[in-house]
Amino acid sequence: MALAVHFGAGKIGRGFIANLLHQTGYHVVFADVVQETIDKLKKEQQYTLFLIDHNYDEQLIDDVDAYSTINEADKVVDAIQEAEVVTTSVMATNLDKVAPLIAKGLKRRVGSHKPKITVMACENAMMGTNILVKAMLATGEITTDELNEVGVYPNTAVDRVVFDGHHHGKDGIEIGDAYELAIEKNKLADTNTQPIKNAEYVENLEMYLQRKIYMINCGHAISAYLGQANGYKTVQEVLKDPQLLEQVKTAMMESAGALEKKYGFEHTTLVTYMNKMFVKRMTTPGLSDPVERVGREPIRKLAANDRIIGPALQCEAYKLANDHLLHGAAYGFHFQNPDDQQAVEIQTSIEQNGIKKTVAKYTQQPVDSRIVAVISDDYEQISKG
Ligand SMILES: NC(=O)C1=CN([C@@H]2O[C@H](COP(=O)(O)OP(=O)(O)OC[C@H]3O[C@@H](n4cnc5c(N)ncnc54)[C@H](O)[C@@H]3O)[C@@H](O)[C@H]2O)C=CC1
Ligand SMILES: O=P(O)(O)OC[C@H]1O[C@](O)(CO)[C@@H](O)[C@@H]1O
Repeated sequence: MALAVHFGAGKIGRGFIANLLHQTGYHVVFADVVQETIDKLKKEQQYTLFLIDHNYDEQLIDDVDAYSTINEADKVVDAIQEAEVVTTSVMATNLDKVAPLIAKGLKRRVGSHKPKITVMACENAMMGTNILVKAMLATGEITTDELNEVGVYPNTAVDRVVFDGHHHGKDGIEIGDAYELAIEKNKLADTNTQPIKNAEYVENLEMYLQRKIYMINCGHAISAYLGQANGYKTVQEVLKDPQLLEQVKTAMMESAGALEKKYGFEHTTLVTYMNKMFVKRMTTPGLSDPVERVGREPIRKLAANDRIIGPALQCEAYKLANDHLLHGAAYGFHFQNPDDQQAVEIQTSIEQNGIKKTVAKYTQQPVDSRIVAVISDDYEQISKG
């Protein structure tokens, strides 16, 4: 049976990517750092999904195995040597940590004349697989020529509602019906084949990736940042507040304006996309998603090409309004969570260097730029209450 190795047996790993790999017919081997997760998957060789849109009915995913990337690194490398597909869902910030093992596994294939392996980062990141490839090259383990000899590296866009859940006396992952896994078609070894079934193979991934990250993730992050400052605990509470919902939707439509200009999306298509894939999905009865989780890692989320500043810069380039995006960013600089290293780092930077230098540093914009001035002034206004 064909083999797939998936790094990150978390919510997206088990709830989405491995689920599709399993549907495609692969024996899925997870690689993760958490021993408890590994032990459970290894022992049971299966796991449970709960279908949110069908009264949390159970779905069993069998024929899986798991290895620890810490204690069983050799087994992970062996598996990559034999696999047809390697995927990751470990958070973009951890791609440099999984790169050495993936590079080792790929190196073993050099000269073997095996069919090319498909390697894909399935993360919330702009061109995540490119980030992984860069990280593999930085290890010095493998060269560009060797990478190209043994594999192909399509980028992806990943979207599905997934939560940890406990139903019918079991732990598992809750999943929504609606999903999007868009894969860069022109990077496949053979554009007539589909390494993962039930995914969408697209010519211009950037267009879909930006629509997803600059609208859905953008609205989600801004909901979290506005919500925390307004005393809400979950994104669902935030989206029930008509004033905040309007602010979030306006920010999303600012992003949409730039996407329409850049890629020619129809305005009505993007309005429907926002209402169906964001408002309706995120307010599904029963969902309760803490603002701390949704706003997690604000340094990543406030970076120049990510979900808030990315579209704000595109609006700037097209001379379109971006006030609500920048307002969301200002709230991002207020985001507090003592357990989130990145939130702590931003607050420390504000204390030590002031808001303007902090905004310039994390948005990667010149300190005298309009964007930095607007966010910083807005931040100060918010602080005054
Ligand atoms: N949760 C969601 O609704 C969505 C998440 N995403 C993206 O999917 C990715 C995964 O997110 P989640 O599944 O929510 O996170 P998660 O925290 O549930 O899962 C991440 C998994 O990666 C593992 N991991 C971390 N570092 C590792 C390493 N060095 N080696 C091996 N395993 C490692 C963790 O132990 C964990 O099991 C992220 O990039 C996220 O932005 C994308 C769309 C939706
Ligand atoms: O996973 P990230 O990039 O930290 O972003 C937070 C959230 O964004 C979404 O992918 C979609 O809005 C969530 O489901 C996800 O957990």
